[in-house]
Amino acid sequence: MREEDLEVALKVVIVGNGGVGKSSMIQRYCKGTFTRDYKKTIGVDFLERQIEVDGEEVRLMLWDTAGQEEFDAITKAYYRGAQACVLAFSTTDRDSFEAAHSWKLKVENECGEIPTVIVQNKIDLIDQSVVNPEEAELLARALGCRLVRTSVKEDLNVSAVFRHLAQRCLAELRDPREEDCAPEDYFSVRPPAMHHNALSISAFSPSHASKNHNGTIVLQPHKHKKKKNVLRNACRIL
Ligand SMILES: Nc1nc2c(ncn2[C@@H]2O[C@H](COP(=O)(O)OP(=O)(O)OP(=O)(O)O)[C@@H](O)[C@H]2O)c(=O)[nH]1
Repeated sequence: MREEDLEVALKVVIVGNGGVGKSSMIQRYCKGTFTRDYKKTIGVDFLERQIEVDGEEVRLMLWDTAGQEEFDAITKAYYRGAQACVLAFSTTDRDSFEAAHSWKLKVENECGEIPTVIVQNKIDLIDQSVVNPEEAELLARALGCRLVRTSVKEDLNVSAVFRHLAQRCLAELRDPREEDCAPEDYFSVRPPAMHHNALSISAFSPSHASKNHNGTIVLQPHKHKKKKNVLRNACRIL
């Protein structure tokens, strides 16, 4: 297989307290469905979706992790090798908002700093909100992440979360020094660190290849080619 035939696959972990809407979010994004039933996730679950970002095919592998602490030992093993993270809390659950810091640390311990979006879900229940808008913005600023307010129920902003992460990761692959400086991005975002010892191959032509200090092979994009699937760094879970 030639390098120009490769395609990007990104592993994304979804974390946050139980009941904030993590499973609902990936069901909505990957299957277009929503249910009012609450079935707590036992351990981890997995769904995927392919999207096109800036002319590149990107396969998003979404790992839904259990929010309950009793599953921490299991779920953290699945964080390994993740290249991006969705950290969710609920508009109607104060504890989930206050736990955001510790979720960020748990992921950081396994993955280093990876592109992360803070999601305030259930924004359709804003009249029952227990988190004021300034607090949420301060949290995102403190964690160095973008804040996106979503309603999985109403299908509001869900796609934007994953598209933003895919764009961040692609930008990193093209230029590892590149920071997220989109004009609409209000919050500063620190450059992500790749998983230690992980060799990542991006979906680009071999004409301008370079190897960065993380061992990542970074190649320039090659347009107009049909690409085949390659899992970037995604099957390294133990
Ligand atoms: N009103 C409203 N309810 C939502 C929304 N998203 C999810 N829910 C509901 O919230 C409940 C919990 O959703 P889940 O997706 O199971 O939550 P989870 O974070 O995966 O929970 P764990 O598996 O325990 O970690 C379900 O009853 C959903 O229907 C939303 O945007 N608005």
